[in-house]
Formats: sequence, C-alpha cells, structure tokens
Amino acid sequence: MLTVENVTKRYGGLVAVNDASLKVQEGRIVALIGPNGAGKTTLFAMIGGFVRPDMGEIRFRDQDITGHAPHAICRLGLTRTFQIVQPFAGLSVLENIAVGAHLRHKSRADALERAAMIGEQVGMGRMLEQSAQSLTVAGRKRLELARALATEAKLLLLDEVMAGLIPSEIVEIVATIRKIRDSGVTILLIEHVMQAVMSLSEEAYVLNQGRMIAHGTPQQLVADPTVIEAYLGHGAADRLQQEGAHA
Ligand SMILES: Nc1ncnc2c1ncn2[C@@H]1O[C@H](COP(=O)(O)OP(=O)(O)OP(=O)(O)O)[C@@H](O)[C@H]1O
Repeated sequence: MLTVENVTKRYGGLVAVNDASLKVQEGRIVALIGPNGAGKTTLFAMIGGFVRPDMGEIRFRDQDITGHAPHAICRLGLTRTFQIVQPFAGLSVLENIAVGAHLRHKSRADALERAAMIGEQVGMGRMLEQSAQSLTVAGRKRLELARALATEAKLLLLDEVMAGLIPSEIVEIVATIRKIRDSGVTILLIEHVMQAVMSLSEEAYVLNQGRMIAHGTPQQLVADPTVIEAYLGHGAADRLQQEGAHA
C-alpha cells in the first residue's frame, strides 16, 4: 500500500533521514520507533507531503506521490495526525471533526452527519457538542484521530497519539486504534510507548540517526542488540546480557 524507497532529507549539514526505506501492507498496523531525533517525524512529513525529500521515492497505492502537496495526498486517502494537537478552539468537537469530513462531503449537513458517526467510532459520542477547547489531553488525541479518519483515509499516519496519556487512557486508545484497523484502515504509527507498540503492531521499523537500522516483529526488535544499542548506547546489549547472566 505504501512504499518508501531510499528517502533522504538534509537540513544544512544535518542528514535528518538518510537513505531510509519501508513498506506498509494493506490491513496492517506498522510501528516506526527510534530514539529522540532519529528522524521519525521528518519521515512522516515527507510521506504526508509536508516536506519534500532530497532523494528517493514514495509510492502510495501504486502511485508516485513524492513531493506532492498534502491536500492532494490526503485526497488519495493518506492522512497524518500531528504530535501537537491544535483543534479549532472556537468550534465544537462535532464541528472540528466535520472539517475533516468536508474533504469528501460538500454539504454541511452531510459533513456533520459523517462527523457524528466518526465521533461515535472513536468513543467521543457524548462529547460532540462540547467545545474542543475544553477537552483533556486524551480527548484532544481522540479528536485528532477523528479528524484524520473523517477524511476517509485508507492509510492513517499516527504521530505519537499516546504521548501524555495515563495507562488507562492508553489501553482505551489502543482498543480504538485496533477497531479502526478492523474497519479497513491501514495504520503506520510513531510511538514511544513500547507496551502499546508490542500489543498493537505486527511489525516495526527502527530509525536511528536518520538510518533504518532494523525491521521485524516488536518481539524480535526488543531482543535485537543493534536496537538495544541505539536506545541505550554503545555496549548496552553486552551489559544487559552480563547482568542477565549474573541475576
Ligand atoms: N525543519 C528543520 N530544520 C532543521 N533541522 C530539523 C528540522 N526538522 C528536524 N530537524 C532535525 O532533524 C533531526 C530529526 O528530527 P525529527 O523530529 O524527525 O526526529 P524524531 O525521531 O521525530 O524525534 P522525536 O522522537 O524527538 O520527535 C533532528 O536532529 C532535528 O533537530
């Protein structure tokens, strides 16, 4: 469904993403993980059309979308959420979701009807008339999910939708994301909450200093010395093994 091939993005002397590739098959939940500053958000920005890669190619459903504008990519069925959630403060939850629905529904009544359905789907059924400004962090994350879904995305890119949530809220949003996938939406997510990555995704890619250093099931990756070193520093895999042997 999505193929990223040898994509590179430089900012001056810094190579934020360096010759990175990944594939997302339809119907899957795939995670993109890596330490802070690894280049995850930059890679998402390139896939969504917000940043143009210096090199490489991005294909979505057999179409080359490299360097296309975000609205054109969204119209094809690929939508991303943002790490910092900024709802339209003066609008209700329902109206905020309807902004996404307007991409496919020209009439306000149709957009609102569609928005109400999506609101239910993400567990915001009782908050639809509430002002978006009054939402908690967890509510805002759900709203961001709903706005993206309302564009009738076939592939959703979720950027840290669990950041700042307490464990019980994480459990709820994990269930919601699974439900969204079961409704036919493919998901690529950036996530720091490893417990969520382990329970949600069937496969994960690891980015470190701009390079894709590993790909596998989350279970394989947490046992992979290259991945452990990327997170914990040089020699960490050996140290862990020795500690394990002495325990
Ligand atoms: N617009 C920009 N101009 C200059 N440097 C940038 C820009 N955007 C990102 N970078 C740099 O590129 C590198 C990768 O950043 P990016 O935000 O993609 O990483 P990340 O993996 O998403 O990190 P985090 O997990 O902390 O969000 C960092 O060193 C960052 O400082």
